[in-house]
Amino acid sequence: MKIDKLPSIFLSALPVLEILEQAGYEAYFVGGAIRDLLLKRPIHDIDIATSAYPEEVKKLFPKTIDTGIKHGTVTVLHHGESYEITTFRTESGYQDFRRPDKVTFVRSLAEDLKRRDFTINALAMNTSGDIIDLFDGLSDLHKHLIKAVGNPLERFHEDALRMMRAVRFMSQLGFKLEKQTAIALKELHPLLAKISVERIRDEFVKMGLGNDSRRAFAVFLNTHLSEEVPNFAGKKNLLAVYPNLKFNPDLETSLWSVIAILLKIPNRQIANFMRSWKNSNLMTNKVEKIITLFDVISAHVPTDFELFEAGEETLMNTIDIARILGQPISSEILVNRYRALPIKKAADLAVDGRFLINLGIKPGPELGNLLLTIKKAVVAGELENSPEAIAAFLNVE
Ligand SMILES: Nc1ccn([C@@H]2O[C@H](COP(=O)(O)OP(=O)(O)OP(=O)(O)O)[C@@H](O)[C@H]2O)c(=O)n1
Ligand SMILES: [Mg+2]
Repeated sequence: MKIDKLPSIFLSALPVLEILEQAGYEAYFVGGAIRDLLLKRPIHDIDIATSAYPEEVKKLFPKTIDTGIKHGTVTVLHHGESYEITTFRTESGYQDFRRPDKVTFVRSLAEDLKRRDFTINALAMNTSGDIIDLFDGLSDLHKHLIKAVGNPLERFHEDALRMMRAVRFMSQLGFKLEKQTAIALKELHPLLAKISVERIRDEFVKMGLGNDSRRAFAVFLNTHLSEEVPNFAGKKNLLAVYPNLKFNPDLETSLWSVIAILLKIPNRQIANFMRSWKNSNLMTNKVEKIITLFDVISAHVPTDFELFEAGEETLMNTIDIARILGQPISSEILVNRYRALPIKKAADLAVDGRFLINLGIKPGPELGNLLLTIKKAVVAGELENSPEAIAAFLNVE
């Protein structure tokens, strides 16, 4: 198979491959970029594989960065773009199921491709646009199959994260899992426990935000991969709701909020849960606020002040998770009520602590209480949001 019209992202990288070829080496586009090109999906980065050793690559290009030199990866800067160039390699001895103990550079593309994870990721393309397909990746692309290259047990032993990648690609691409690959996942799921939480989380989020995440999640559960990730062990019955959600989440905040709700994590435990997945403080705070508002909305009609305290982003996110969970809420009414509030966030208040101090009020808890009273009165529309009106209000108090 030959690609006649290469997209511009490949055309700008062509000179890099040509420089390698002119020096007598082989060079190919490899990995996800070829898969996404053939699937007509957006291409985000281009990986190049070459027979040249890292030191040889560095001699050919004036500007390079040693990104992963031990593993054979050099980043080349060319005409303002950067490209990762990796020497053909095989990896032997994966004692810890994560990173190879030893990378052996090889001079043959075939040796390199046969240690890649899935057939659809083991395609290469040369400078003429010819697709090199040594493992029937093209046929699996047509059949919508995620199938390990060669023996799936070996591929997953080499890098257990590949098991998460399998369900992640199912979700992103809407593909099915090939039978032997699925059997290997079921058998080797305990190996996932060896992988760092950060790497698992990144794949989990990609799975959760993929177009087909509910179907991929069902496979994540029934292959028992879910037993190996933070706080999911023994919770299959709760998580089994996920495949039946009304919609797939498309915001990361919604994904985590929905998961925390399905797991029935008490509010005060949300931060621990989020930290166990090594989520950022920002993400943790957002999810805590969403779940707080969700609980409020599920219990009663929120007051204006509760809407004000939640803020616009939290309100929109909460409406989003109610939609995903299929929980009927009067979102339009809530949004209209929020939009009608005299002030939308604390920073909109016309006065601050300093203003009160200047009026002779002593710093301390009293001052905090007074500010809260002012805020409540302004949000309720009982007090105009201006320094003059607030000063007058304080004199009356
Ligand atoms: N655990 C892994 C990770 C990557 N690869 C190989 O390295 C390529 C590039 O890896 P990466 O960029 O992580 O994944 P992509 O397949 O490119 O997917 P994405 O679109 O997420 O970048 C993959 O296509 C695959 O050939 C692999 O064999 N095993
Ligand atoms: Mg990639």
